Amino acid sequence: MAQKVFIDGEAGTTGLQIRDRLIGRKDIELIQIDPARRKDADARREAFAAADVAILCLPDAAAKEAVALAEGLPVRFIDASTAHRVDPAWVFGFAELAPGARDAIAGAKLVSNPGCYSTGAISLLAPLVKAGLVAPDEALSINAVSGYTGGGKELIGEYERGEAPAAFVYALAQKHKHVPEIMKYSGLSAQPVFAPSVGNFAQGMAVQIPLHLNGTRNLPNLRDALASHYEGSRFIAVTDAPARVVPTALNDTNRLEISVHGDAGNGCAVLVAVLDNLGKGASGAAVQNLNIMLGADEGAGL
Ligand SMILES: NC(=O)C1=CN([C@@H]2O[C@H](COP(=O)(O)OP(=O)(O)OC[C@H]3O[C@@H](n4cnc5c(N)ncnc54)[C@H](OP(=O)(O)O)[C@@H]3O)[C@@H](O)[C@H]2O)C=CC1
Ligand SMILES: CC(=O)N[C@@H](CCC(=O)OP(=O)(O)O)C(=O)O
Repeated sequence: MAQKVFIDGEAGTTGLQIRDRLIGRKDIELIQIDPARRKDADARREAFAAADVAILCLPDAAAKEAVALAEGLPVRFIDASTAHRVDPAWVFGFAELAPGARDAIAGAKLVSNPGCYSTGAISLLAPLVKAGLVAPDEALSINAVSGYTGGGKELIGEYERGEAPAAFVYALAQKHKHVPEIMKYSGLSAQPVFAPSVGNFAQGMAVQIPLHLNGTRNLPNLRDALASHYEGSRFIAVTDAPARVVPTALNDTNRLEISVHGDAGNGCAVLVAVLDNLGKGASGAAVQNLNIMLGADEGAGL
């Protein structure tokens, strides 16, 4: 029998992309509510009551409200917002993070989808902290460039109307919403300096972490630690270092590619993760988590 899935916030950027990935699947029946009633509490509670899994593609406050509305119902949640990512009652939906992560997602009632920048940063840092090549209290910095769809409907509107600049750097006050989850799931005790930016392209991103080489780490052992962590992974791979890293290279896929750049002679390196902010950074990851929760093929629809 088909599993019933309700996408709350279906008309938004993330919701629409999830819908596109699920539509036509025979093992899934999408529950929809009248668009005019999409913010109506009664209509949403009815949808939660009918669903096996609800995927929340909403602002944080509305995601919290959704969970409260469904209190007492057996529905399982995947939350694409930031609202529950460091909440210990929720399982962090990053199947490739560590052994056991996939099983935890499979058995969870509450799964929180990682943020897009976080997916890139954690994919680089968590294996290296675990391998002892990055110290938890190391002074790190993370730079990133994202397509403008990461900013949701509002930023998309600015770009589509031609009102936004070709590129901008932002969130330099060091309070970006992804920092707590990056620290928690990478295993960092010191806050990394984070400098994200947006360019005039719709989707895709590159997350970069500059590192100095030292007596413990060199280019081969950084690469080996990452390659061995992701060995056999369906969606994450370590590649050769391209001369130009193109943020849009993995658009419309659920893939993430890591490359290790640098020069042993001058002791400087840069780790890079490329992903689609709307793919592995949001909707693709949500569908991957849904597949794991339903016991379906993990790559179905991806
Ligand atoms: N864009 C991205 O790259 C990523 C986004 N996310 C997260 O996913 C969530 C959704 O983001 P995104 O899709 O970009 O946002 P959008 O602004 O594109 O879409 C949000 C949708 O939620 C609807 N909505 C708002 N409040 C309510 C409510 N109370 N009840 C029901 N529906 C409501 C909105 O309706 P209306 O149109 O009427 O406002 C809109 O359709 C956010 O938490 C975001 O942080 C996560 C990863 C990546
Ligand atoms: C370009 C842009 O504005 N990006 C967003 C993050 C997008 C995102 O994916 O954030 P969540 O996963 O937490 O929803 C920002 O910096 O706030």
